[in-house]
Order: sequence, then C-alpha cells, then structure tokens
Amino acid sequence: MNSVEGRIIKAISGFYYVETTDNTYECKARGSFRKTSKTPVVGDLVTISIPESGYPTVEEIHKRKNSIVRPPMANIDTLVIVCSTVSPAPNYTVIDKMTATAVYNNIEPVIVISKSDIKSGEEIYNIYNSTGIKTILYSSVTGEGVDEIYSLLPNKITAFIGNSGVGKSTLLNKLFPDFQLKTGEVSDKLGRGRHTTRTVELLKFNGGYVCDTPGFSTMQLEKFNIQDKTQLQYMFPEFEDYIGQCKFTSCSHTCEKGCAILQMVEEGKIQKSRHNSYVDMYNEIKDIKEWERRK
Ligand SMILES: Nc1nc2c(ncn2[C@@H]2O[C@H](COP(=O)(O)OP(=O)(O)OP(=O)(O)O)[C@@H](O)[C@H]2O)c(=O)[nH]1
Ligand SMILES: [Zn+2]
Repeated sequence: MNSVEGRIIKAISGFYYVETTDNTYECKARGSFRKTSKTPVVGDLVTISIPESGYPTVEEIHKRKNSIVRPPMANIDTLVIVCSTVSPAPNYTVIDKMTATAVYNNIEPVIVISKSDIKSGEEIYNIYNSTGIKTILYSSVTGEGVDEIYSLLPNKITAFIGNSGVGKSTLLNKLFPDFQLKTGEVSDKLGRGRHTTRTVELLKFNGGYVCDTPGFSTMQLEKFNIQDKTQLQYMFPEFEDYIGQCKFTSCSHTCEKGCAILQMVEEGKIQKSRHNSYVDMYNEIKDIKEWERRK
C-alpha cells in the first residue's frame, strides 16, 4: 500500500479524481467520510492510499483554507468578479456582496471590468481601485487588461463569477483557448436552465488551477453568508483604517453621530456606493437573532 498527496480536481458520482505530481488517480472515498459532515470536495488537498489492486481511496482531507457550498469547493484563492461597463450596467450592490463574501471566506476578490472598448470604465474603476481591491479594466476586443489577468493565475486556484452577459465565457475562452470550457448556453440547450447545481472541475494552468466556470453564477454567491452584523465592517477593506475612531464604540456606521466612516464618505475618501451597499447588507442581517444564526 502506497500513500500519496494530491488535489481533487473533479468529483463525479462518488468518484474523486486526484491529481498528484505524477498521475491522476480515480479514487473512492474512505467509507467513514459518509458518517461525518466532512466529505471531500473539489479543491481539497488529500492523502490517498493506492492498493495493489482495486481503487485507490481518499484517506484524509487536509486542513482547508476555505470552503463554499454551491458549487461544493474548497481552497479557492482568488475570485475574479467580472462586471461590464454597459450591457449589463454594473450592479454595485451585487458586486459588493460578492467582494464582501470573498473577503469573509478568506478569498482574494479581484474586479475585472469588461467592455472597456464600448464605454469608458473610469467611474467604476475609480470606485474599486480606491478600496484596495485589485481592479482591472479589460476588453476582449482591444486585449486591454488580458496580461494583467494572466498574471493573477500562477500557483492559485481561481474562480470567475459575474452576472449573465458581462463576458465571462468570452474572457475565459480568450485566456484559455485550449480548455473547451463549458458555457451557460450548453446547459440552456439541454433545457436545465443556467442555475442548476453542477460540479466544478479544476483545470490546470501555469502551476495553478482555474474553475471551469460559468458553473458559478452570481445567484450562488449573492446570498452572502455573513451573519454577524458586527463582522460586516471588516469585509470592506477601505473601512479598516477608520474602525475604532467613531464616537460610539458600538457604532453601526449606518447613521450615527460622530461616525468616522460616515465622515469619510462625506469627504469622498470612502465611496458612496460602497457605503450604500454596506448599509443594505447591514440591514439585511441586523434582524437575525443570535439563536437563529448558523453555527
Ligand atoms: N465589445 C465587447 N463585447 C464583449 C466583451 N466581452 C464580451 N462581449 C460580448 O458580450 C456578450 C456576452 O458575453 P458572454 O461571454 O457570453 O457573457 P457571459 O458572462 O459568459 O454570459 P452568460 O453565459 O450568460 O453567463 C457577447 O456578445 C460577447 O461577444 C468586451 O470586452 N467588449
Ligand atoms: Zn461609525
């Protein structure tokens, strides 16, 4: 019996495809995983045992950096949030929920603004560039930003997300012409709709992996899972310098006198649209009672 470490790159009906330095093994999971809440998912680093005959088995799941439920995945490093200058126009609330959810899950958010050839992306660029979140202007027509997007990928697990029509498929096909990525249209033709849960697959690229999105839709991350209102402020990186400077220690930064965050919004140091999203999200979670919270 031989033990090796690897990464789960695909999971289909009880089989896990584990990539190791020299091979990809089709594995089954150890029976006892079924009794625990922790089952292996795509992205997991695992130890597998390879018997003389029969299927190799996933024996151990290594500590995860993060995990998300839909699609089931672990250890995402970067979430590229694609939005477009026009058609569709950027929806700031949706984008901000995605950035906050990423930060909450220990994933680095990156904003990619597509269609910069049709309309200048200056306004949205300035909003996000001032937050400390990496922001890239991109066009599939002129090629602007493509090299910068490539530079994000080595040695990371990267997922792409964005509303329908922003240009995810176009971007992914431009970045990875050899990948034969599954697109939203495919599942539409099968009549299953775009938002059916399907498993993701990791595709190797430059020492890292790219999720074969658009398996991700905004629908899935938009339901952000931050449940503690006092934590929300930390999901907005540009608030950080001012947290603790408000007149009241319990300040919610939504309407209080002497609020340092509101003062910065007034001075233009924090963007109004970002603060509006913060207030919307705060109001959504503030009524969740302690006992109703997920543990
Ligand atoms: N001018 C211009 N058009 C673009 C750009 N990126 C995408 N498009 C066009 O925008 C339309 C939508 O692009 P898709 O790549 O299908 O968008 P998507 O995000 O994958 O959409 P879903 O599959 O619905 O999730 C297509 O007609 C693309 O040709 C861009 O940078 N500039
Ligand atoms: Zn405040």
